[in-house]
Amino acid sequence: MEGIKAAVCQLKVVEDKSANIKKASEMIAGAAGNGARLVVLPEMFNCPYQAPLFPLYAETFPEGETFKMLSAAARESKVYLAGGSLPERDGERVYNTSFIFGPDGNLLGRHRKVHLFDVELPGGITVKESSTLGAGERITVVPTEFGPLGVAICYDIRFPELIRLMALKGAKIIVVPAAFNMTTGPAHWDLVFRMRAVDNQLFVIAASPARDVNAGYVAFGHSIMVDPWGEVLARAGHGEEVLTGELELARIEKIRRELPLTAHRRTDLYQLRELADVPGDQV
Ligand SMILES: O=C(O)CCC(=O)C(=O)O
Repeated sequence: MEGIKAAVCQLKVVEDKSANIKKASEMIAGAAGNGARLVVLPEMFNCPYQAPLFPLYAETFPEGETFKMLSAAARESKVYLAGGSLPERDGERVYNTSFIFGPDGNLLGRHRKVHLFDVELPGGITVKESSTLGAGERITVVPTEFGPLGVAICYDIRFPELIRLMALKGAKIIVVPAAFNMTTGPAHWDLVFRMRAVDNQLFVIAASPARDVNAGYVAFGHSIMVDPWGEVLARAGHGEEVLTGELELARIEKIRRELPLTAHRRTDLYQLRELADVPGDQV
């Protein structure tokens, strides 16, 4: 397996949905122009991160303008595109969903955020995603030419079992559209993404929106790419930027050979298993 160039489009999300879509499209083209073959967008990149707004910005697949842009951008730029996340309407329900497209513009899979972020944090940050969102029911790993790609959304990364199950399904790279805040970002952002990479000996790419101190929810920024040894390959600042990094995929096998964590698990003492699939939220 060769190395691949990956990019994160750390865009500043504004209230104007069309402006967000346009900006994302421009940044994807710019990333591809720089040689990226995998491009990742942030959580809720077309909608300010505020639970009451999600139903107002929600789109139904495949008619929505955001899906159309994502598919066209992947096709025109010939990239694998982890299209961040956006509010997706399915009947009465709205989900925080990531759509993943291949270089031909076809949908490879979608991940509906499994762990909803309902918290009251120090610093006065209160979020209740479940007030407007439903939870996904699936573990998402999609095929790509450089190996299986796991998809988690933000708070999902805090649940090591989910990421381990993706690794056991063969994931080589985990992409995480995310939007930590100014309380949990400084405390945990680098730590959790590095730790999931170390636990599972794979690459982790986390994509944040740029920080906007005037927004109702202030995103931390600092999109990050981590290698299977836990080293930070690339880390953005907090402003708008395209972050790029080279993923040397051969490092996965080398590190797993030298430090065989999977083989050393005591599955006679403990076991992790995926429960039966609940139909409904895959492609
Ligand atoms: O886990 C965190 O600290 C932040 C999670 C979050 O903002 C989200 O899930 O949208």
